[in-house]
Amino acid sequence: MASAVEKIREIEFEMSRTQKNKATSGHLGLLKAKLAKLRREILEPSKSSGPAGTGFDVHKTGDSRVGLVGFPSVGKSTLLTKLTGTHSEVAAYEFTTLTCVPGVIQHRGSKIQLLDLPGIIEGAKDGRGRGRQVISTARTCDLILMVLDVMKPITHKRLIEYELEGFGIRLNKEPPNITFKKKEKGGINFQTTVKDGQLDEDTVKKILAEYKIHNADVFVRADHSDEEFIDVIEGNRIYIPCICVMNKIDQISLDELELLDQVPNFCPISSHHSWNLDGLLDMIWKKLALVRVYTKPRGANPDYNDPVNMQGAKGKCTVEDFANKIHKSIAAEMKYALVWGTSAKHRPQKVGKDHLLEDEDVVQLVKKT
Ligand SMILES: Nc1nc2c(ncn2[C@@H]2O[C@H](COP(=O)(O)OP(=O)(O)OP(=O)(O)O)[C@@H](O)[C@H]2O)c(=O)[nH]1
Ligand SMILES: [K+]
Ligand SMILES: [Mg+2]
Repeated sequence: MASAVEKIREIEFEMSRTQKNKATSGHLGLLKAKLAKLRREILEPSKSSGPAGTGFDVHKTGDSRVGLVGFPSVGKSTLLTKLTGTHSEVAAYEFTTLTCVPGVIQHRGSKIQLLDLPGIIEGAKDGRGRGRQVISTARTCDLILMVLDVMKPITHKRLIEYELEGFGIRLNKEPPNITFKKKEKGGINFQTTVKDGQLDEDTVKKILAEYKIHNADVFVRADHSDEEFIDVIEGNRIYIPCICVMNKIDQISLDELELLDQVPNFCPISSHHSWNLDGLLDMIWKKLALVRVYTKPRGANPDYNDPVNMQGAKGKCTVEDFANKIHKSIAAEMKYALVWGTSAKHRPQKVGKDHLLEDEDVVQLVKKT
């Protein structure tokens, strides 16, 4: 019997021969659903191949975790050493780094854990090299730095994305605005707010049939693709921000550099010469959207040296998140909070636990008596 990898190749071949139009969109959707199921089969642990999908055994420390992902010898270890001072072996040959090496970036009162990882190769997600371990670790990161060598073809960016996508990672994307609910009966109820969008009732039904789902509510609120719908059904997708770090710019011309600098989410640097590392740190900071909150005890000044750092969902942190970060029991004991800073309308503003905090707010929690 053909292995999952062989079946994937066959389906990919069939897709490449199928013209993309309204008449084939249902069939293409079904093929993509088959692909997603096969990929899951590969990733799920099986007795013969040992546990799949486990990353390197490195503890999470600090306020957030950033991972260095890229092909071999693009300069990941050089960058780790420059940004954190932690030594990681650098050499001109490929696969110098064979394990995960953690370092810490101290920036604006926050501790950011940076992970150096072995280089990945094409086919990594299907188990080549240390690929699966690397990508499983990437799944645990709050931000991915995709390191690329500017002298290599830019198509490498797409190749890496493809490897990460195969492991359920979605870069610089929001979760699809689709509600999907399985039911006991009543058939498929398809609704959409989009006129002439990519997803029509026929495609949705074909995809669901491939999953043997015959009763469900599907509500599509934006122009999403069949692949995004499959992501919602599969459910285990992870949405991670990403910066494309274009390394070794000491080898290109100024004109080329100016072009690179204009691409969104690109950050040109030279690890070896420490060029634009401050620019990279700024981008890391923005992408992580960390929220630092200073605690103010009653009748005393806030402690500006020791902020509570929060990595909310896309920088969204509530007073409740803040209380929980100090101690599990505090949120329940809280009556209200006083907030100073950009999120407050008055100085201070009296707020409840759902109030959204912003970076550098000062908070005093007032307990129930
Ligand atoms: N010209 C140039 N060379 C660089 C730069 N950064 C790193 N290198 C060189 O690129 C080679 C590979 O660097 P490493 O840091 O070992 O790369 P890596 O991505 O960690 O490699 P693996 O661990 O093997 O995957 C070394 O010879 C470095 O000196 C740079 O900014 N410019
Ligand atoms: K190397
Ligand atoms: Mg290395």
